[in-house]
Amino acid sequence: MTQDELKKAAAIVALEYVPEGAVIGVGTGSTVNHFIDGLGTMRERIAGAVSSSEASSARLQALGIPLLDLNQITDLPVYVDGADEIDDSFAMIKGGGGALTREKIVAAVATRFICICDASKRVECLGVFPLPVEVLPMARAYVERELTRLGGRPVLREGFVTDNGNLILDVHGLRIADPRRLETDINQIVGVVANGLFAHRGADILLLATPGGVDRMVAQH
Ligand SMILES: O=C[C@H](O)[C@H](O)[C@H](O)COP(=O)(O)O
Repeated sequence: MTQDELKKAAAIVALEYVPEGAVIGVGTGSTVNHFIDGLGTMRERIAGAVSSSEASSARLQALGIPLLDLNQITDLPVYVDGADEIDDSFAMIKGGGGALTREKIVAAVATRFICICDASKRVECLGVFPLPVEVLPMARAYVERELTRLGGRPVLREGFVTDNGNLILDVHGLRIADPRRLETDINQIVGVVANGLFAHRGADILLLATPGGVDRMVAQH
């Protein structure tokens, strides 16, 4: 199976977790695109979606799925999203597509975070994938210095602007022994909008696609 076929397999299983009549939180990326396509086939059975990016919004709209404003939502039972890395505690690195801030907001509101990915995303220790950090443009150089002080090597994502009009620094060389601590420490840097560590709000359910099938795992927190 190709990696894309594995992503699709995980996404199809996630459709089983979509409650009838509910608003669904939708993430961003190539894995979630398969999930959105699946949602399109059952659009009459959901109330609509809250999206984490302009790209996902466009795909949802093209399939006729109503887009709802997160500020109007009090009950978001499920958020489905991919990950760039996920560890045994279901802490993740996300933001390879630059959508981390809106993803974090929608995930914070949701009752259950369902992570869909192929087995290559499962790691023992987070940090081989460079950690994306969304930064206000005027704070870029200061935040770069502060991230270097934390032991990383920040690299500006050239030519990329987030949906919120900000920049992304991809931080290389971090071996993340304590994801919660690092998530908090980076959030303390003035000018950081959000960082791609999802440790305080990790996944609740992991649907991990392997060539042998999709493993369903529930977090122990
Ligand atoms: O900003 C992008 C998101 O965090 C994605 O969920 C993540 O990068 C995984 O993307 P993909 O499903 O394309 O591997």
